Amino acid sequence: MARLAIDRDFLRDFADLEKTVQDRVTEVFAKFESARHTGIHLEKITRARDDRFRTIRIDQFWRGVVLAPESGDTYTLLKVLPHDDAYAWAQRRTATVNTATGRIEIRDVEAIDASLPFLEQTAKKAPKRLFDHVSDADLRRLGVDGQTLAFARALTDEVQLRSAEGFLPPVQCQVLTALAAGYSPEEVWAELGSDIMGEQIDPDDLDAAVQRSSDRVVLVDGPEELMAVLAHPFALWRVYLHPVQRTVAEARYGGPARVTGGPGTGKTVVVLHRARHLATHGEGKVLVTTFTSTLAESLKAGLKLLDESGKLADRVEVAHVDQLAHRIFREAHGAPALLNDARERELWTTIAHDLDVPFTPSFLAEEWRRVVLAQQVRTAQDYLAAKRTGRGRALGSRQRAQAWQAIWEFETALREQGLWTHETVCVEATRLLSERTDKPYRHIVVDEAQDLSPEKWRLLRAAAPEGPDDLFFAADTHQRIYQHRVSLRDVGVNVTGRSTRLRTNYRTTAEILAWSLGLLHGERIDDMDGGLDSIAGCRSELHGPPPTVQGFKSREDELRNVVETVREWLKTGVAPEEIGVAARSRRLVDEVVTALEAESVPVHALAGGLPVEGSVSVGTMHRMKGLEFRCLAVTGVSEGQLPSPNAITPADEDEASHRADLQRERCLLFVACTRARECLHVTWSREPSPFLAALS
Ligand SMILES: Nc1ncnc2c1ncn2[C@@H]1O[C@H](COP(=O)(O)OP(=O)(O)OP(=O)(O)O)[C@@H](O)[C@H]1O
Repeated sequence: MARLAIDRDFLRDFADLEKTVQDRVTEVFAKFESARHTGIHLEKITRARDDRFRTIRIDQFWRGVVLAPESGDTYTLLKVLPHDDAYAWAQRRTATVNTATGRIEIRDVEAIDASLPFLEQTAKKAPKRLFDHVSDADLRRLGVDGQTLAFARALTDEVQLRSAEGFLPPVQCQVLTALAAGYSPEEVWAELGSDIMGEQIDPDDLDAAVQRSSDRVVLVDGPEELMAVLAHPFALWRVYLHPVQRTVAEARYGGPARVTGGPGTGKTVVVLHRARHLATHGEGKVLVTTFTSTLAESLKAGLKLLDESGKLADRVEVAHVDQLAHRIFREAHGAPALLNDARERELWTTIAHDLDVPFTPSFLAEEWRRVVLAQQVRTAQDYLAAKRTGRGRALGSRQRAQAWQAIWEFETALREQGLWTHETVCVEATRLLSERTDKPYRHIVVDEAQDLSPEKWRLLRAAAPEGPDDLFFAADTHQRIYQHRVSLRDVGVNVTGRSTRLRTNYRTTAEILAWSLGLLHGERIDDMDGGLDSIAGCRSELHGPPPTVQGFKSREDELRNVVETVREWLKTGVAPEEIGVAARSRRLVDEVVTALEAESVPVHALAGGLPVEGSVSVGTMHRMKGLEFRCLAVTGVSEGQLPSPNAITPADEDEASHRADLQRERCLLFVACTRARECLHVTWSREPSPFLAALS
């Protein structure tokens, strides 16, 4: 019996096809098995470079391109396009087997052949070539075949390689990108994560390659499974993980482990699979956690999708870290009386005034959080000896004594008045947990861990006993938008030898990714482990239009443009819930909501929850974390709005904090822009934000 396989890229295209065409595709392929049995018609393609490519009729105008094997009985649906485009697409391409991974790859041979002479011409004049430092043997071992090797040898810079992403075989291109970014052949090999290492690969056995290609091809068993796959084309990650993702999610670790990677590389997907894996193969209760309620909501929704048996809920608890801290606190002391931000500021102001110390209230508040709480400083002696890493203003011993006096007064006032902050609730919950021998969880899985403060790390550390598979977390320090740097060593988390990086972005087009990476160009971003992190090598195989950036004379003109853009997207068939608008402040969010409502666009202001069906989502950049939209407008990227003046410590108060705050605001824009899947539109009025000015 013939079996149908569907190429993962086709599933993305499928979501964009008109509904009538989608229905015809489903109809044709639902009958594929039986029709093939009785002789379905697969048309040969004249002048094909690879005669295993065939077409199948969808309707009068549309054709499917199918890869038909010479042996075996699995047919892979690669594309559905209008008649002439389908033929042209197929004529340019060939299918081959990657000799390192044993998996199938499709390449645009015509584009490779066409660009090679020009590259060779340019290379003749260049002093050196991009891969002079890598031997042919290493390239071949990593699955780079003859044609790609010849191409790679003609390259002189990374820009040329990036322009070839659309037509080189994706895995080979990924290998070359990593090598060009400075990774050694061994590191690249480890990252290929090939689970078929050592097996002899027959490069002519396409059928075997299709069977092995679970990262790229969905094998469908019958019409019902086909319907299920086509009904949720974007939820494929539930079943099909990249081999590296699967290895990370299912490994057994001797202690804390970490997965890193740029935006959209599937870290959250790995977190969800890890939680399910631990719930089914682990040894006790699993906590899945993160730092905000919105993120916890989206983790809950994701876990629900993975919970086919309906049993995960018994073993897995999802709660954000503050929620956990407050629960542990309440169990022992009842609800805390919380000191709100305004009252806290008042208290610091009074203390600074009464003691007449040479510090601003905000400097003292930061000193308390970033030195005293972060390092668990309890006495004047401890404070005098404390490292003040990340604090820019040096303090002599007299000034330290003055600062300590103010901090002591503050802590005493809290104690005497029975008041708590979220941080002190967390510290107390940690103390309570440390005393317990019966820890509430056996495994803890954390998403967006780059934003956890030291006291939150200590809370989590105290909530599960130390041991194998105790702590697993996903982090990308380029997306840190709340906290300052944290050193894992300082909070007792050692991930040496248990850290994996993901490189393939599954969300954002290469065009949007490259533009967004430009926003961070030149920033020195830490790796939480005493070094610097890099997302060089993070890549996307998806392509689309480049982001548009537009400036306006006035905020009114800018708002009008945002409304027009959203309406345009809606007109082209994008569903309202697939559209997002992000802005830096709540005031700007309110303005966008009002402007869209005035034009009768259904709109939902994000406030701690998830997008709702039938409405365009509008939210602050912070609220965008954990979400993604097919089309996204980022508005108000203007001078005076971004960086937000309120979020920046004045340089004369503390130079290091000033720089760190600026970096965090830049990362915030980066996070917002990388929520876009296909279209990104960025706007400003009067003067652009300096973050945009730096791009041009
Ligand atoms: N193996 C996969 N196959 C197909 N799609 C995937 C795969 N892994 C992840 N995705 C999709 O890629 C998108 C991004 O995944 P995810 O949110 O897990 O990335 P992330 O690294 O956590 O992103 P960010 O750090 O930007 O929040 C999601 O739409 C997810 O469904």
